[in-house]
Amino acid sequence: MQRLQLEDVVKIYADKTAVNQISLGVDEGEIYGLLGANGAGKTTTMRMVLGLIYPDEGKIIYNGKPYSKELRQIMGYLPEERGLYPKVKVSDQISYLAQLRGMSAKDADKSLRYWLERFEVPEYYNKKIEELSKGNQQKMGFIAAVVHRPQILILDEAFSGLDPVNVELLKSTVKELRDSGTSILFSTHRMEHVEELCKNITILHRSNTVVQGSLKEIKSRYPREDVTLGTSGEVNGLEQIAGVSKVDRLEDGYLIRIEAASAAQQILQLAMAQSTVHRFEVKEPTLNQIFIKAVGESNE
Ligand SMILES: Nc1ncnc2c1ncn2[C@@H]1O[C@H](COP(=O)(O)OP(=O)(O)OP(=O)(O)O)[C@@H](O)[C@H]1O
Repeated sequence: MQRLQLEDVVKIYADKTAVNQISLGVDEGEIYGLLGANGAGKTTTMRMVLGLIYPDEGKIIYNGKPYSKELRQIMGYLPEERGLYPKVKVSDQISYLAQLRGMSAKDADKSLRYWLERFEVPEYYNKKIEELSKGNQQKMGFIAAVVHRPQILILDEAFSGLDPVNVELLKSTVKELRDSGTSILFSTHRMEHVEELCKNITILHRSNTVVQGSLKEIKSRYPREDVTLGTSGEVNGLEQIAGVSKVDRLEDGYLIRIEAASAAQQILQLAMAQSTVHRFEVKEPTLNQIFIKAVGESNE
């Protein structure tokens, strides 16, 4: 049984279909990537999972059961637009939110102190949100989402606005939560984060699912189009090989775009005949390339 399942979920605003028949499932201890261009329907999907808005069609199932108010206690949410009160102290605010989700005052305080230590900012306990920098406010938002140890965690652009050190800190925290069994629905525009964290993904475009599956399987569906060739000297005639569409000279070799898989072997043979080859790789497509292709193709 999956921890979270969406079955043909639809949301319509007046005459606008914001989400059109999305289906997906998230296991215990899994980070699921929900991707899409601006306005694709990610936030609407997340808000439906949280029970903040209701689907017009389809089903959302949590541990095998439909939505009920008690689920608020097992869900955590870091919204894209954040949402902590600027004038309220970190301790008052996060402890209150944790108690709303079923924790005792004592456990809420203990958990908050743990997370502030974990993020190396115990001194923020008595600070008001408005006194913190934007990135640090975001860390407090993250703590507010996880303070009650939710089973299902919804992260909308969790790493935006953070410096590289804090991105690493939050990323390692997200991995730890996954490893301790949390199911995470994760939305971002940063494809390298998805490559690092997510096993399965859905790419939405204009409310519809355009790509779905495991990252590994999706990558195998798309052709390998980039060849990197490291050589000790010049290689002539690469452009003339059938199936080669672009050749870029690099410091120590070439980056070659191919349209036919057969071109790769011919590139290697030509290079070996003219020079010493110290690197040859037919690269699998990046998620960035797949995203641009999928969204571009469905635009057409
Ligand atoms: N309350 C609303 N009333 C009317 N339309 C809405 C409402 N909320 C969202 N929409 C529309 O639904 C579509 C999906 O919006 P949504 O916020 O889910 O996109 P998103 O994928 O999260 O985008 P972004 O990456 O920009 O955050 C958009 O066309 C948006 O204009």
